[in-house]
Amino acid sequence: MSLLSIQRVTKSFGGLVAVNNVSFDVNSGEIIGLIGPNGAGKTTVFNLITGIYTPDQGEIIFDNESIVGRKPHQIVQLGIARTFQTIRLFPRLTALENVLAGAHCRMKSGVIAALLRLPGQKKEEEEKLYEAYSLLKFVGIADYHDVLAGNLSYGNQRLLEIARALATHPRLLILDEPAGGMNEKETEGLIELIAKIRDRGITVLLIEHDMNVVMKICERIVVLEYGSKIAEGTPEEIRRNPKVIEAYLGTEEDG
Ligand SMILES: Nc1ncnc2c1ncn2[C@@H]1O[C@H](COP(=O)(O)OP(=O)(O)OP(=O)(O)O)[C@@H](O)[C@H]1O
Repeated sequence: MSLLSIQRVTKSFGGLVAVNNVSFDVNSGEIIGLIGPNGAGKTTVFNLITGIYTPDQGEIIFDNESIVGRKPHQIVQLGIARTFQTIRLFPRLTALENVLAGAHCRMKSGVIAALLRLPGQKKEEEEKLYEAYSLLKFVGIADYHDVLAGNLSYGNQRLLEIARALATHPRLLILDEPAGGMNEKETEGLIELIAKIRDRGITVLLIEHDMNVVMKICERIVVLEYGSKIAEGTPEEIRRNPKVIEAYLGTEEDG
């Protein structure tokens, strides 16, 4: 069943068509990869899904509803959370506080209740604290709950970003290069974590340059080149696809 449907989406910046008439579906419960050489349009697709950009043309359907024109915070509330290619944590807040910041959008009590410290508010805060700690444990960094985010290792900052995104209770989690800057051992741990996230019933869409990660974890892969979709299929199909091989070899020769 399609959870997210990208339908003939186009986005240009000036004369540059960053995403050109791209369509693909993300099915409920799957782990799907979006790959392609540098500048292919992958991050722009993520920014279109998460409401940072609005498509010039096309439709984006989440859970049978159009999300085009919604603000990023509304899209989070609908159940789409993301991490960023360049880490965006609050470096002067602790790991736990960063996760609580993610949970905030789900809190029922309003600002007035918070100021007055009403009983309902206190209970909700305690529950959120417990949940935030559980999420740190889930991603494997509970021992660092009171360490400032800016002092965590790069790999642990990436895990913290995932915990913060999970705190918004997403149905779809979008990961932009989660293995970026991770060593081999951390990357292995990340692969296991992504599988565990899916086992919680959360659908995962990821951009990743590390082909080892993509091929190991994704059930399906969509390939972009110069803004257009050039292939879609299982890891095995993608590995053997002549267009994909050419796109990547071309980049290596250029680079
Ligand atoms: N805000 C913007 N203004 C102008 N051009 C942009 C903007 N965002 C992206 N682009 C351009 O759109 C194209 C696609 O960029 P995008 O970041 O989506 O590619 P990508 O596949 O994510 O690349 P990478 O793998 O290097 O992150 C690039 O040529 C980029 O320079």
